[in-house]
Amino acid sequence: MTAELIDGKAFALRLRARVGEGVARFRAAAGRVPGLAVVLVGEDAASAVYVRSKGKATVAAGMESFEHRLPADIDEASLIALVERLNADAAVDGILVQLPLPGHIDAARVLLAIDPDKDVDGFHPVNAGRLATGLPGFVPCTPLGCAMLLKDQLGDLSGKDAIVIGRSNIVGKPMAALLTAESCTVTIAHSRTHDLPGHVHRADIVVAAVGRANFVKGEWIKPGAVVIDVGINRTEDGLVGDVDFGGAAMVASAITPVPGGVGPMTIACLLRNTLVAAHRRDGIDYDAAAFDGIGP
Ligand SMILES: Nc1nc2c(c(=O)[nH]1)N[C@@H](CN(C=O)c1ccc(C(=O)N[C@@H](CCC(=O)O)C(=O)O)cc1)CN2
Ligand SMILES: [Mg+2]
Repeated sequence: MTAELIDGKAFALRLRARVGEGVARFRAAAGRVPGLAVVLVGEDAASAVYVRSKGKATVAAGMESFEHRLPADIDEASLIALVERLNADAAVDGILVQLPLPGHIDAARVLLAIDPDKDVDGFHPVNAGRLATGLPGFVPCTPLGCAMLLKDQLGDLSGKDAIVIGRSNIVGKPMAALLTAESCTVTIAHSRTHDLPGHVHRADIVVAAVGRANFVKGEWIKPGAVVIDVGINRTEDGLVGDVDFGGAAMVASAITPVPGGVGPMTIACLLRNTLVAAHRRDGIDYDAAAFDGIGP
């Protein structure tokens, strides 16, 4: 192994501490604390763990956490009615509906019901459009965290060749938009891409978000590239990423581990977005560049 390990867990802890300091300043200026509402539908075990972690992290940062747990068989209209109540609740700065939702609910319709200015997950199409056009909005937490790690590792990203493997609305597409905004030359690869190894081999930055264990091989990686592994796959060998870590670590200059790489950044960035939402709602100035240097 020659690659440097990118310690997302440590980075996320530092970011969470900075958010906590920002919350204290916000409280002094606004006379209130930011609030985050998290909605969990059903009993999915992993989702329940993530929601509990989000609630704890929110409180640890000095913000107020509102948890709403709904039964798996709740109908879509009732879920949307809850979202609308949260939109109207002055104490709520951020609203998050934990995904995945049960199959009988149309997630896109639920996400559309969230006020874009409280959409701290950045999943509303208005925020996707803002990101695509360089307007202030909310950037989805996982790609935002990846971009922070990349800038910390590389400094200026401009002119770098980047490949994003995966084109989901939650990771791949916003990741590509962020890298484009940082003046990278971006390739978006997916299941129909021809000669994926060839495309990967040209990239200085590889972001893997395909959801397939050990899919990206070490020999595809260009020597010295920085590899960001977004995958979280449960296998009989335990939790592994989308990148064959052992192989890639022999050629990359730096790589995120799974676990302890990108994952912890997701919740830290959620807190960051909630703090930003509170500042915007109260019309209080907030120097994003000084804070984390990423995103609108
Ligand atoms: N509304 C949302 N739903 C989902 C999101 C999201 O950002 N918003 N992302 C994922 C789940 N997720 C947070 O919700 C999340 C996933 C993973 C981690 C994390 O820290 N992973 C650890 C490993 C944890 C483990 O052992 O299972 C790591 O990678 O080190 C945090 C948050 C889908 N749904
Ligand atoms: Mg560093």
